[in-house]
Amino acid sequence: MDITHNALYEGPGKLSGSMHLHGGGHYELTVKDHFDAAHALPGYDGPCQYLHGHTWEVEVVIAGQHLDEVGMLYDFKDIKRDLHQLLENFDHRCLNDVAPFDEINPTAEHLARVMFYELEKTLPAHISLVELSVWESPIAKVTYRP
Ligand SMILES: Nc1nc2c(c(=O)[nH]1)N=C([C@H](O)[C@H](O)COP(=O)(O)OP(=O)(O)OP(=O)(O)O)CN2
Repeated sequence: MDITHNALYEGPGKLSGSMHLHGGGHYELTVKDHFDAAHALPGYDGPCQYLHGHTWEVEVVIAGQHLDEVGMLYDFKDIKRDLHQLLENFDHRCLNDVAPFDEINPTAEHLARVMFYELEKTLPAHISLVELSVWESPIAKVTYRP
């Protein structure tokens, strides 16, 4: 990028303009956590119908437009805490025993959607939850986005 062609550039050390304060865009923050849990997928034609375990990685993207007086959209510390508290409900459990997965199969898809709406409840009104991804293994993930 050639910043000398940027309308904001007024010479060395002289970047200026309201875009530096507002910009008009939005910010996305991403955090990740994990939990260990077993599950079985009744009805699945393969070994996953039997009880087995995964280290599940969960990645969330939140977004918003307005920064606080410190210059943050939302403190990483807060979204990490909220995600961690959510995942504690599932950690070292058999997912098939944890509601609502006692009634629906604990596939990565169902997990991603259920977790999305649970996490969304913890966010303030000016922050939106964009997507939540569940990695069942380092090479397989599902992303839920409303
Ligand atoms: N779309 C989905 N596909 C599968 C899900 C799922 O939740 N959503 N789940 C499974 C099973 O949980 C299975 O444990 C994972 O299967 P797989 O990806 O095949 O993982 P493996 O480690 O057993 O695979 P390798 O063959 O060792 O690579 C299946 N599919």
